[in-house]
Amino acid sequence: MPRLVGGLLSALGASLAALAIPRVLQALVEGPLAEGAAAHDLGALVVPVVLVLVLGVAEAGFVLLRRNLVMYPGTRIEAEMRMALFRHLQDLPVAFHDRWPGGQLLSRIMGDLGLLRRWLIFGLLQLVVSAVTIVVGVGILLATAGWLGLVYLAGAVPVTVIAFRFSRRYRVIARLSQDQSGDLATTVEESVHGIRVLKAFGRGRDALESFTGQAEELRQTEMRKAGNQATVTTSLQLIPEVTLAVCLVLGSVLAAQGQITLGDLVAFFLTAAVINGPVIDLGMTLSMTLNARTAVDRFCEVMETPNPLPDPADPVETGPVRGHVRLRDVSFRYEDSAVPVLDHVDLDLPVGTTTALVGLTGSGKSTLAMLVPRIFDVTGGEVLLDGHDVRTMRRHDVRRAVAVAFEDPTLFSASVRDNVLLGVPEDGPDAVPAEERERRLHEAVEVAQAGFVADLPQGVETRIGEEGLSLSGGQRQRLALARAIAARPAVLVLDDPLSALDVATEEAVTSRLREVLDGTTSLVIAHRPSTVALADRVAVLQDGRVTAVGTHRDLLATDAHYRHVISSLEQDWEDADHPDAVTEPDAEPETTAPQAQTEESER
Ligand SMILES: Nc1ncnc2c1ncn2[C@@H]1O[C@H](COP(=O)(O)OP(=O)(O)OP(=O)(O)O)[C@@H](O)[C@H]1O
Repeated sequence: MPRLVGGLLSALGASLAALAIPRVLQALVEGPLAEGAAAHDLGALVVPVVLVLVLGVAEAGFVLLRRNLVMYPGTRIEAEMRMALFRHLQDLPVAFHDRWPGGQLLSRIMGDLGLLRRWLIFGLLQLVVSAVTIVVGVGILLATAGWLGLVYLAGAVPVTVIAFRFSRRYRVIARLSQDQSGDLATTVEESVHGIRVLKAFGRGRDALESFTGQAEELRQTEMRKAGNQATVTTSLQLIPEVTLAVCLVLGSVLAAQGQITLGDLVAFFLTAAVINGPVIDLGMTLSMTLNARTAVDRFCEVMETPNPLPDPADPVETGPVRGHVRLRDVSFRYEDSAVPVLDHVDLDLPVGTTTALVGLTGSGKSTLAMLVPRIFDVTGGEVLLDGHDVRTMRRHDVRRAVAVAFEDPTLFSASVRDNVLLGVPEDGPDAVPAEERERRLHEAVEVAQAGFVADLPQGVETRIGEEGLSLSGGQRQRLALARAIAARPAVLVLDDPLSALDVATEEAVTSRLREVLDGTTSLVIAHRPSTVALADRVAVLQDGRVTAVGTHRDLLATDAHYRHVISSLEQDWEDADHPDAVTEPDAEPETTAPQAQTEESER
């Protein structure tokens, strides 16, 4: 802030120095120049000439100082706003990101904040300097030659009207242009993200055409922007120059009549020339200001979006979480949907058990799974973790206790190590020592059967490309699973994270998981019979409710809907040409009974 104020003062200093020069010249014309010329006394010119030189150097010095002073706060404000926006985006729930296109957020965080920085560094000071130069300058004009000053001032009327109209029009176009930039960024992001699909379906040309259409729209808007700016700049250039010409005629007449001295006339025109600069630049200054204002509006739209999943004011301190999950009378409806996906669901996941969640496609399995780590909040009932409603706990505590691996794994463009250890803090109050991190990394890779990382060029240090696209689907899934394992959660939610693995690897992963995650409560969404057969117990989701919970064998014997779901899973699996599918799911899982496990882990 002091630097910004310093910058403003330097800018004012520069404009006052510029305005002082005509006054010295006036004194020069009226004094030493007139008298000295007569007396051939060149020595009398020294003081005013040196003064003009000093003022000129001071003006340049102030301009330089202004630039240096505002550069730091300008870039700092931009960086801080960018960080605040990113922090807020991280904090906002998934529902927000489902609604907002990525490109719109990208254009806000990059393009808009860049516009704001440029305004802070140039536009803001330009605005202040222009205002001060114009007000002080016009005051000097009025004091120097009253009537002439008023004539010059009359030019302010059309200037104000033009500037006002321009602002109204330009504001709309600036908003349109910034929104269109966001849409364009979204298209680029989607096309790059979906490049494989576009290529596979030969839709590259269509994507290009759609992109070209949008780019053309943006170009048209930019043309309109530039056109408006050119019109206003021309008008703003014309008005003060016409006014100056009128003043020149009037001033010459007044000087001829002896109503005004030559020195006054020189000072008047030199001052008017100083004022003309900011008036002519007004169009550019205004457009820069309006672009920045639109950028701030777009920034605030995101920043002012409240987080509907806030941390409680007085969160419960749970201590180490054991992992008993209970859904009590849970209902859930998506914001933009009329019907609830989950309708009075009751489900108990005792500590240390593995429960497979089974249901027809679209029955709400993934939705239910996302309620446990509070990715969404229930719209009715409650999700309890060790008896505490998750809404009464800090989100950070819930998510430290519950790890999730999704079917569609998201990896980051970082090393295998960083991806796997994402949920293992390196610093902060929960920091895990380096040795332990290393141990977890190797264990997680081994359990997830991700031994392929050893064959990567730099092993676990290999940087995997953007979103891990340099890996196969099954390799990505195994790394995402390793990540969930390395976090050592009390509750592990697996949203069909092994779907891309062959049955043998899935079995190997699952049996190692059991050993390593002894005592961990697992909820596994199952899309194939082999996954179901590996769980302790199965919960059946039907019409938004959990209609049955039991062992695979019991449910096969007693529950008609379960038999229907299992046979459709088998059918899908066979249709997908998986010859090694488990078609006879009658093997009893090689696990202890859920009750026994619960007792074991609770002791
Ligand atoms: N973000 C969302 N906004 C609105 N509706 C959604 C959203 N996500 C899912 N749904 C709807 O909720 C219902 C349940 O979806 P969900 O993904 O939970 O089902 P699922 O049982 O996991 O399905 P599948 O087995 O096919 O993965 C579906 O009708 C789906 O259209």
